[in-house]
Amino acid sequence: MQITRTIPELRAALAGYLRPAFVATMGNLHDGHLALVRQARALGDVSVASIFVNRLQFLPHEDFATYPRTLEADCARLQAAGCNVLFAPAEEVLYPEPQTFKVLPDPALADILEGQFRPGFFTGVCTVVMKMLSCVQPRVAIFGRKDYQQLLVLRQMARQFALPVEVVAGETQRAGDGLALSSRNGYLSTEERAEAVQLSQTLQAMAAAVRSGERNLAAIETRAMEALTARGWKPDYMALRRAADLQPPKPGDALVVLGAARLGNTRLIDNLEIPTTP
Ligand SMILES: Nc1ncnc2c1ncn2[C@@H]1O[C@H](COP(=O)(O)OP(=O)(O)OP(=O)(O)O)[C@@H](O)[C@H]1O
Ligand SMILES: CC(C)(CO)[C@@H](O)C(=O)[O-]
Ligand code: BAL
Repeated sequence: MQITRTIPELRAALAGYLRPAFVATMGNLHDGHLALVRQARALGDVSVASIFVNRLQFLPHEDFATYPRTLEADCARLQAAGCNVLFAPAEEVLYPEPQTFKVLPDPALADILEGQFRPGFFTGVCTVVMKMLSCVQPRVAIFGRKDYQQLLVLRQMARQFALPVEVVAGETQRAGDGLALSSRNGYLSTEERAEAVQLSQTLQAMAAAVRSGERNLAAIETRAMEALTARGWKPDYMALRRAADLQPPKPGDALVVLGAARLGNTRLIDNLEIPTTP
């Protein structure tokens, strides 16, 4: 694996390839990231991963400063997964001057759910991903379904800007008990880690209620919020939405159930797609 730190080094490493496949990450890599890298290997003639903790997508009170930076271990894991090129720029390389040009996503998609609780988050994500795509110039970019809303926002960005890249979804990788793998799981204490499975279990219960024919979606959402709150969580949202655009669903729409909740100081997100409604 070639490790590149600057845009010219990256471009030189990719010269001659016709179909780079790209995975953007913030590092502290786990098997969810590595599954995306393996997908990239299968989809491209060269696989490229980036590691960059993007200041623009963090609010002032969030964990930008303490986000785990584990470059050495990440390189070993990427190498073992067969990644060909890593782009790991310093902040001065990606943002040599203040990034005053921004990519503003569609508020109908980006100001709800995650965007409501993390204002400006998707502007930060779109801006850095646009810049990464400009640096890497991949033909394929793979984003995880675990960050479902992010996937939809980035797909819309690629489509509306006619970017010459295919956005591909990677399946959510889970621990044995069902907890979605996430870098932030590392913040959990032993007791919190045991409790954390309740997020995916609550999403499962919401999906089961829909599948069993319950039609009062607001009541399902309220029950889920109350159940998590009773166990000591602070949920931001537990929401049943139309899978295509995260708007309130109409009968027959494919659904997705999305949740974000804080357990102690750790904020976790997860979702489950419900392909058809009875
Ligand atoms: N469990 C997972 N399964 C599949 N893809 C994942 C998983 N977790 C993260 N990803 C994807 O990996 C890419 C990089 O995500 P990121 O580096 O933020 O990891 P993360 O584990 O989601 O971190 P955080 O805990 O900070 O949200 C994104 O496309 C994200 O959707
Ligand atoms: C896509 C991304 C790498 C942009 O910083 C980030 O939002 C993430 O890790 O999901
Ligand atoms: N996994 C999405 C990146 C973030 O939470 O900042």
